Amino acid sequence: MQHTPSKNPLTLPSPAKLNLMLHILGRREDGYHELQTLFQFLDYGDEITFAVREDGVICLHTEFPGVPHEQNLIVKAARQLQQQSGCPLGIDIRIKKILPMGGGIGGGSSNAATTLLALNHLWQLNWSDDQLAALGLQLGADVPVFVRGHAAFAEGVGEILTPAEPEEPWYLVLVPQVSVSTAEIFSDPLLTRDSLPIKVRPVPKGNSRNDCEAVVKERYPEVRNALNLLGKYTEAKLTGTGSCIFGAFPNEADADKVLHLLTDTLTGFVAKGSNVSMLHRKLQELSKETGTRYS
Ligand SMILES: C[C@](O)(CO)[C@H](O)COP(=O)(O)OP(=O)(O)OC[C@H]1O[C@@H](n2ccc(N)nc2=O)[C@H](O)[C@@H]1O
Ligand SMILES: Nc1ncnc2c1ncn2[C@@H]1O[C@H](COP(=O)(O)OP(=O)(O)OP(=O)(O)O)[C@@H](O)[C@H]1O
Repeated sequence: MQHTPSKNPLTLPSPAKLNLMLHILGRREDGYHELQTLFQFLDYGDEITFAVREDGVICLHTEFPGVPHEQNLIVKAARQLQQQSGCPLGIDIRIKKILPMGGGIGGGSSNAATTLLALNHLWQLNWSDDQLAALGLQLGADVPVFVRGHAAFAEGVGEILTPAEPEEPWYLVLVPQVSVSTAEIFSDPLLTRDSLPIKVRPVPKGNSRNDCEAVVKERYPEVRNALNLLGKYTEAKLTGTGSCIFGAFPNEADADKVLHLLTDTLTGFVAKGSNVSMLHRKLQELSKETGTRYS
């Protein structure tokens, strides 16, 4: 349905993800790694507010310590979409940032995907999810799964996605106070790069290891410590290339109890796992309310 661009700001969630397992199968000529990983979203994340500008300027109003605006994935996503679509409109962007950076929970990639979906709507571009996911992949390997918004088994460098339906427990996520560079972990000579591909779907139980864990534990004592502490209560795993550690619990109260036992020494949060991202649930709600297609 056609309508004039909204002058009202649009606020959308930008959720975190977990890698429930991550196997590294090999390294490609371009240095990127072939993976098999299972993505699930958390009902926990940032909130981004967008307001259309008529003058074509893309302006991020929130400062990110250590990240110049031109390198921010939000600005990069907006600029790429503006250039590739030829859209004359601009955007004012503000973000309430709660996701840790370099935590392996995909904050930057999620911010980029939320930006692509918001601008596709506000600028009335009518791009398909396939087009947005392809643009997203140029920004980062994890962007496409956030664009599509469904839990998925991922292959290739993370861009070949098959929707998945893992259980949706509550998670306790511990956030060690270190930022891990994904590139640094993938370039470590000691990284396991020869896992055998899993051919059975859905992935059989017993394949939940993360091949990055050994290298990250070796380099970051804070991560090792968090794994040991959470491991006293439940199976504790690394997400992505870290630094965050997570464990599953049958309900919120049990996860909260362990969080409180650990908060003397560590920070963390409790959130529900979700197979449909809260961004896409919000977009579906808006579509129903307004009769306009949001995604
Ligand atoms: C490890 C994961 O977090 C799993 O979800 C992701 O695959 C990483 O995704 P991302 O943060 O979006 O990563 P990118 O920004 O695309 O890549 C950062 C760096 O990680 C390395 N990298 C990333 C993904 C991949 N499949 N192989 C790699 O070797 C590359 O050196 C790259 O320069
Ligand atoms: N909008 C953004 N939010 C967070 N980080 C950003 C953003 N834009 C650029 N970055 C840069 O990207 C780096 C990685 O950020 P991100 O939060 O995505 O890490 P991550 O959770 O480890 O992600 P992944 O699991 O996808 O590797 C940051 O250290 C920062 O320099």
